[in-house]
Amino acid sequence: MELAGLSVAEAIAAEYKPASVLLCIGPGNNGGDGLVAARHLAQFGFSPSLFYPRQSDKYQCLLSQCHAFRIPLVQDLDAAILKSDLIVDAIFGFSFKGSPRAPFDKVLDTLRMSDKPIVSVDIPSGWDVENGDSQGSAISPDMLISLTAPKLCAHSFKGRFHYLGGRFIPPEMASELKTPPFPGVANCIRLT
Ligand SMILES: NC(=O)C1=CN([C@@H]2O[C@H](COP(=O)(O)OP(=O)(O)OC[C@H]3O[C@@H](n4cnc5c(N)ncnc54)[C@H](O)[C@@H]3O)[C@@H](O)[C@H]2O)[C@@H](O)CC1
Repeated sequence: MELAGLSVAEAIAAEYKPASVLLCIGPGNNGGDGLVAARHLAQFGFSPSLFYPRQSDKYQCLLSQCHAFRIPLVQDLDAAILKSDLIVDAIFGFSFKGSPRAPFDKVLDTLRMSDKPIVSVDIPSGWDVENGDSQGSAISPDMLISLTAPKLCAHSFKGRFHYLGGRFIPPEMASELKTPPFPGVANCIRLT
């Protein structure tokens, strides 16, 4: 999770100027990646804030680290979006199934209506992991950061930047997944 979150922050810093960034955090490991990314973004000169409506005991340590970096938790999503230049969608990853349940149904509607660029971690939240946004009714991110390897839904991604992050799999697995080599000491690589 640490390396996944670091690669998310590195990819964002490669394409966007340091700015106010609102990280929307979900209940699982995708949210955990977002909490780690928030801390690294703060280190990289961004001003992160967290919207984290369903907090998990499992990630209290990551949340404490965010507190130590003075990263604020916000409650009012609409107001927070207005103050932000960029939104990170770390709500759902590959374990999302069905239609979004409350409170994330309204959260995703709000993100979809926003005109701020969205960066999705691993899977754009609300998309089917294989079929993507088949109804055309979900968010449309500007950047997708696939972790470990792009999932099938990445074929439907139409945003500007597609990155691969998560430089932690052994060489044999990387060769099976046909992932490109990471340059130098980078934790992410731009795919398109
Ligand atoms: N190899 C791996 O397993 C790695 C996983 N990583 C991250 O872990 C993510 C997967 O994490 P998880 O398996 O914890 O799952 P997710 O973070 O995708 O989501 C699981 C949570 O979403 C909830 N949920 C699912 N469908 C829902 C719905 N329709 N409405 C509302 N809530 C719903 C579940 O109850 C659960 O709390 C990946 O996408 C990636 O971001 C990375 O850290 C890298 C390595």
